[in-house]
Amino acid sequence: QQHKFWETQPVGQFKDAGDSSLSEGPIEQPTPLSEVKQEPYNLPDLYEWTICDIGSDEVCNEVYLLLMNNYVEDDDNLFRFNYSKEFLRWGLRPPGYFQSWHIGVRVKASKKLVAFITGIPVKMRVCDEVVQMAEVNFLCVHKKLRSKRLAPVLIKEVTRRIHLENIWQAAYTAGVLLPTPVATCQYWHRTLNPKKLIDIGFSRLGDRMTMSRAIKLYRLPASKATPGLRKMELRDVPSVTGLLQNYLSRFVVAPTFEEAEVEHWLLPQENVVDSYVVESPETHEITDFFSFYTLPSSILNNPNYSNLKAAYSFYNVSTKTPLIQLMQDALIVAKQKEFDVFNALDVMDNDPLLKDLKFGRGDGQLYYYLYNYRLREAMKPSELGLVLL
Ligand SMILES: COc1cccc(CC(=N)NC(=O)c2cccnc2OC2CCNCC2)c1
Repeated sequence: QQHKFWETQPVGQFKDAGDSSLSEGPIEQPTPLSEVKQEPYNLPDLYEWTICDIGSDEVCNEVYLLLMNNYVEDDDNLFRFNYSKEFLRWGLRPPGYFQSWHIGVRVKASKKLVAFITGIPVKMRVCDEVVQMAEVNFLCVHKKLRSKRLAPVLIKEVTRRIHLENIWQAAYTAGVLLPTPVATCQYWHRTLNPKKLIDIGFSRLGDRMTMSRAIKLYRLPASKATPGLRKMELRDVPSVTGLLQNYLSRFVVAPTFEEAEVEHWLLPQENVVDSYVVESPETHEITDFFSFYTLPSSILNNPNYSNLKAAYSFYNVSTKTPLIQLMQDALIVAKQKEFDVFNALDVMDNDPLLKDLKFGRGDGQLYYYLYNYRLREAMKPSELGLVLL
């Protein structure tokens, strides 16, 4: 009963674990577009499908409020992701996006938005082949409609609309174990504002740690260490694209970024994404960059604070500056911008840095999944070159 739905889907099944006779690659072959179900899946009577135009301030606000009140919480239900409207417009409208993949469910009578799921297109390299995929995200059902089995219908409907665009694979993440992870990643947090994190219960003071000791422990230099470090600009897109393509080619699974995607995903946008490049003072070439996105969380039931300002490590490439120095500068920038915490997954080359930069292990895992694509064995996080929003 536990994975009733996922046992019906073309994903690695737990019962297949270790069966090396199964080939790597697509699990099901594409079906002719004429055979893809042409009409939407049935919803329970009171509800109707809607396409969410994230470009409309009114609709974007409805999506914002649905997620703010009903999206993912941490395991202790202390925090809930609070994606901003400008973040949603950024995250859901990359080059080549399909508005029909921004799917909502409304109550027919009241038109209230009560569920949501999205897809965006991505060219993913898996092993040595580039596969056109979708990244599925923001699956959200209103708290009052849980256990009505709406999530499987939302997943089938976004899958159907992705199939209609002749795309047969997808990538997604979850904090819960489903059949079957292609990577199991650990998340880590670097305290920037110890007093607030302790007050809100995000962090705990260690046994022999006083508040003043904690403040001292997490203190960062006032200024950045790397000469030539500056905000990324449009003129840097070609160099950053070259650095990123080279770097990501090292991983088993990673997105391919053309210049148009680098421009969309990495050009700084206030309160959405920050990117810094290192321009060599001598040669003026771009040798390194780091980036992080802004994803606040609502603090549930705290008398003094309502919002946790969190930065999430995105893509970082170092070719001249030591990665640890580059990431320390990222922490300094985040602190200067008054972030409370800097989060990172142990993907790519992050793991060796985390302890030295005083990250603490988070209390959960983030599982990565592929839809309709089997990997013979799961990746180590260090083999994964993909960060989802
Ligand atoms: C601090 O506020 C939270 C509010 C809701 C959930 C969590 C715990 C959690 N589930 N964290 C992550 O999934 C996470 C931790 C580190 C880096 N990226 C992450 O998730 C990203 C990527 C997947 N989609 C959500 C954002 C924390």
